[in-house]
Amino acid sequence: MQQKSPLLRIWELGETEHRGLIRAIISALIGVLCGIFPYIAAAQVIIGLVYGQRETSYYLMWCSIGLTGYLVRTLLYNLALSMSHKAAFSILKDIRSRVLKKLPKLPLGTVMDTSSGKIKQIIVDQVESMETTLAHLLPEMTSNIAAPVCVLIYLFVLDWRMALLSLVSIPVGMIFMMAIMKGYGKDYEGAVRTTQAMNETIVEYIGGIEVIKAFNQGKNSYVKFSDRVRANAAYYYNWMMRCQFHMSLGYAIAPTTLITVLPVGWLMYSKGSLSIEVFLTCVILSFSIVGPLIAAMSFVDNLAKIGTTVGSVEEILNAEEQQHSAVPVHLGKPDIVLENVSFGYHADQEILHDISLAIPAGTMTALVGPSGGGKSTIAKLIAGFWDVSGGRITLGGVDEKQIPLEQLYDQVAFVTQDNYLFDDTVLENIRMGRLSASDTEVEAAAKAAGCDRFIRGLEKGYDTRVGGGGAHLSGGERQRIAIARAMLKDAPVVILDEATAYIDPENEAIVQKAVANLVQNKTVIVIAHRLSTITGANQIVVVKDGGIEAAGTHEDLLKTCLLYESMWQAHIGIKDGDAA
Ligand SMILES: Nc1ncnc2c1ncn2[C@@H]1O[C@H](COP(=O)(O)OP(=O)(O)OP(=O)(O)O)[C@@H](O)[C@H]1O
Repeated sequence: MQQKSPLLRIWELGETEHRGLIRAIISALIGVLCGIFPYIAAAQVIIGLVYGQRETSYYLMWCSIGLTGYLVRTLLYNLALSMSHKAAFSILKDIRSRVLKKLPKLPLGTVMDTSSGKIKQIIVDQVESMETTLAHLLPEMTSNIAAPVCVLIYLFVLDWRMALLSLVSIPVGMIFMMAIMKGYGKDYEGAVRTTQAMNETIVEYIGGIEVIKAFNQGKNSYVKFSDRVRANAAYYYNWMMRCQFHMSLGYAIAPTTLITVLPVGWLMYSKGSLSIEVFLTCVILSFSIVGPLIAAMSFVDNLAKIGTTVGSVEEILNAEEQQHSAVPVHLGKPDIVLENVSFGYHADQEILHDISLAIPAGTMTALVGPSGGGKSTIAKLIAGFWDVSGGRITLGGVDEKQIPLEQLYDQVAFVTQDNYLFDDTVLENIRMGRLSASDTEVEAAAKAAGCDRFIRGLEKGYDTRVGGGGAHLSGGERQRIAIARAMLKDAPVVILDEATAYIDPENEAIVQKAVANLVQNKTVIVIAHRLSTITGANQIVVVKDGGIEAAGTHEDLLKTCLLYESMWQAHIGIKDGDAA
């Protein structure tokens, strides 16, 4: 299929503001046409002087026409710019919100595989660069091309030889300018890549500042960042140097219409084949061709950039979403069944192989097994973060793919060891569990999660800001806030992935009580390495190498599963070791 032109693609992206943009283009077009009048007026004044015209009214009339043309052109030009800017900013807002709305609909893997530096560059920088294209390129470039075309038609009407003469220098200049365009798309892609690489390093540098300090890697990490900054600067410098030669020649040659129009026109006039009126009018009008054309040329690089910019945005907007029905469904009691489920994060590497498992509603199932076996992957598939590659998962008797993602997310509360907290107050971070919850409900959830006391001890209590990622709180405090958030959500299915990892012994009893409150009457899936916490589970599933090794109660597995038995012995050993 033939790729649509970038200009058409950006036009389609801005569908909400087509009217505004069309009005801006029309206004700019009329403005540029009015801009021709001062040139015609100047020609008429000079002709009047040549012919010894003595009527003041003649000069007044042409001066007024020229001035009015100039004023109307300025007015319309500014009007067009204000309309196109308004439309452009509205389109940028629209594109950004479409990209942000799209991200949660993508499989988590697609988002995680794209660095946050790259996503930021697309949403912030690349989308911002569309502003120039939308606000300036569309109205200004179209009108700056239309105006010289109109002048040329007029020149052809006056004298076709003079019209051709006024064109000679333009194609020569254009050839040099067009040479810049050769490979421009690739060059710009390279520029975007080096900028993204630089962004990625700075985001990584800031995100990993703790590790950098802890392992004294400040110098090394800084070197990586400064290398990329240098590479970025060098790339742009070399690119601009390559363009400079052609650009200078193009700008120098294109406006030299007089080199041909003046001597050859004079020759024709002296030989009597050209009248003085036409000669003078052509000389003056030839000035009005190059200005707009050069202005239009200044947008040529924008035109080349759009392909890459629109491509990056479309890559996100067109990325394959999780395939879920859009129509809410009726769900039965929250039984979860995995039927011959297989899954891989990447097409070429299967992680889970043909897993079948039933998790009855209202029971607790623990997933245990060696690291990397696939426990978290099973939990995330149940929560709907990814779609299975083969087989199916049902919740409440319905295939999860038939459940709209928003409805599915409502059914599951997922508490992991690194629950993200937003740079907002404690109150709002807990309220994320249910946005409609009142302050009293938030506080009740915090009490049930055993974190009310420590929150009240914070400088501003519930109104304390937690910092980016919850940086102002301890790991245990973040964990308890995450439990409170899950409590407020009150979803029928609760998944705890190493949920008690950060809790210190002192608070363990409080948190265990909180977890017990959270999971009451729910379908619970727990991933825990500390086997003593899950001995009472209705079902323990031993996951190894992407398959299920065994399933049963603690007592059953001790008798029937060697792997579980050895894990249990190792766990008891550690506990005894701890005690000693
Ligand atoms: N986002 C991802 N992209 C690619 N591979 C992944 C991703 N997440 C996990 N894996 C791989 O999938 C396999 C199973 O990982 P998973 O986290 O499910 O294991 P786990 O049993 O929960 O391990 P642990 O107990 O150490 O948390 C591992 O080989 C892991 O490297």
